[in-house]
Amino acid sequence: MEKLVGYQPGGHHPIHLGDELCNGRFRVIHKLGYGGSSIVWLCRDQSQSNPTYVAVKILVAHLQEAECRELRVFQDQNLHHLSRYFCLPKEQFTSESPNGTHLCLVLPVLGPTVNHAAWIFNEERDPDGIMLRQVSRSLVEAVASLHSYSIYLRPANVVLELQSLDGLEENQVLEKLGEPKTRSITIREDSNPTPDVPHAPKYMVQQVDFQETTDLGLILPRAVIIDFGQAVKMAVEQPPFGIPTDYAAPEVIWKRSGGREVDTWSLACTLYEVRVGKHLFEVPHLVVLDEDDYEYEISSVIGERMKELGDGSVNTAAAAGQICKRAFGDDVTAEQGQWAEMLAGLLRYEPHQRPKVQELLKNAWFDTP
Ligand SMILES: Nc1ncnc2c1ncn2[C@@H]1O[C@H](COP(=O)(O)OP(=O)(O)OP(=O)(O)O)[C@@H](O)[C@H]1O
Repeated sequence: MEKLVGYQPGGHHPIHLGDELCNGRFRVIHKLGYGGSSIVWLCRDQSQSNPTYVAVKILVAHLQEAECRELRVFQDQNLHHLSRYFCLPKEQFTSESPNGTHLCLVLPVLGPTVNHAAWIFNEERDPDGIMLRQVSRSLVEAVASLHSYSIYLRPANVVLELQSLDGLEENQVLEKLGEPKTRSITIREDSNPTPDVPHAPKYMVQQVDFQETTDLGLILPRAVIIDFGQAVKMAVEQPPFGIPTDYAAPEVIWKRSGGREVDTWSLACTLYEVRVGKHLFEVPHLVVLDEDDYEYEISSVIGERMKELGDGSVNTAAAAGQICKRAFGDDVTAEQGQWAEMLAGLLRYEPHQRPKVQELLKNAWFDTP
């Protein structure tokens, strides 16, 4: 659950199940997730006579429209024809709470984060790995299409598509997703602000746990990128380097710089996560990052930078072997080796040695039956 401390002036909007937003149009029925700057709620759109559901992302009050990157990048670009790959706001409105005025984005309802793909499309459901390959391909296509519009993305936050819930009665939706579980919060009598002006809700709601869904068929093998926190238009904006360390390319950590090749590195990390359900790199990171820890972690997979070959590359066969070991242990199939080699080809110290994302779609692994 989100941290309670986030409920204070400028912070999260206190919300309870059954609350109505946007002049009664949206009624909250479950929670879908939360991030550092928002909470995402599953809502019924009461303006439609047929049961219709949307995700409403309610931003913290201190974030104003001008700072909302997903709105800026995509309004400028008019890229709505790419919505199959990206979670784009359909509408927006504002909502008042004791914590301020909150920008709310109305989004399509999506499924679990991509690190769940490996157990959802497990060997029993997907013996030939076709669905995992479909998820991976859609992720590569998404990044490639953004690059063709000169937008950097840093793919770190990706979810799986969900079959539409529209048409289902609310009880059927909750049967499939699980009833919301809540945890009550006690506001002390002597609290400041007083309990009469609560900055926190009376209870917090646990987000949908897709591991408990009764209908795995709801979750589709297609990746949708939801995190535009790092999306920037090339040549117009300086790239922000708030990318999570586990997905950050060496030039981001060591030089605080980087171009589109930074996405290629992040993409390799996310493709690993799709298949294995875990981060490829797990760099210890408490308050401040120790660059030695970063170097140790990446070199334990892709080899030391000092051991680069004459042309500046590293030994990708050895790197592929290490990726396989992390992912599957010692017993590895030819197909797994091919997949690891593809990833190793993306994880190069030198940005110019990473292939273009568009080229990656030609990799034979995507065609493996
Ligand atoms: N359209 C959606 N449908 C279903 N779940 C969603 C949707 N959008 C976001 N989520 C869920 O909510 C979580 C938080 O969303 P998101 O990452 O967009 O929030 P954020 O506040 O912008 O994150 P941060 O600022 O920490 O990067 C996601 O990890 C995902 O689980």
